[in-house]
Amino acid sequence: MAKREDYISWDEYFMGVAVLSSMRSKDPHTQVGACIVNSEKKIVGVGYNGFPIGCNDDEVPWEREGEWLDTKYPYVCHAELNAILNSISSNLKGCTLYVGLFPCNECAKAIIQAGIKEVVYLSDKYAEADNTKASKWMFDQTGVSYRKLAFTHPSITIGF
Ligand SMILES: Nc1nc(=O)n([C@H]2C[C@H](O)[C@@H](COP(=O)(O)O)O2)cc1CO
Ligand SMILES: [Zn+2]
Repeated sequence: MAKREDYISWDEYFMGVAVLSSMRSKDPHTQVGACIVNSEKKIVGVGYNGFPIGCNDDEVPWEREGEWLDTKYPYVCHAELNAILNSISSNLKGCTLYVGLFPCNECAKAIIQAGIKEVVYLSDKYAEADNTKASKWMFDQTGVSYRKLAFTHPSITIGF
């Protein structure tokens, strides 16, 4: 019997883990997941966007607009940073980060300093934002490559 042919690719698998992680996010507007993979194709960290451990996510604001302190932005920890901080390895040199949304400038700094060498993303919906432009400038300067996910399976269904 021949082997199955419609199995998902490594890229689809790791992005699938990132997307599944995003389903843990409480953010009502944008859910982001991230998955860090080492050169042996082993997952070494996952994360999603949420408030820091100990902050009650029933009390914190999920607003996008208004006084800065009354919005989610000062408090929310991005998926990429959580994946780095949650990592089972302190050495992320040469790793690839899969993420649903192109990293912001703050996460880009953490990605670079951690030694991550490649970013694979799904959406670049904030491409025109200055913080995304700053990320790309830093990635270009430091040799971190980035590419949009190429896939042959447009959806993966998980059933229980
Ligand atoms: N790369 C990213 N990773 C993330 O985890 N986020 C998070 C921060 C917020 O919780 C949410 C963006 O909220 P909004 O501005 O689309 O309502 O996604 C945002 C970006 C975009 O730079
Ligand atoms: Zn970020």
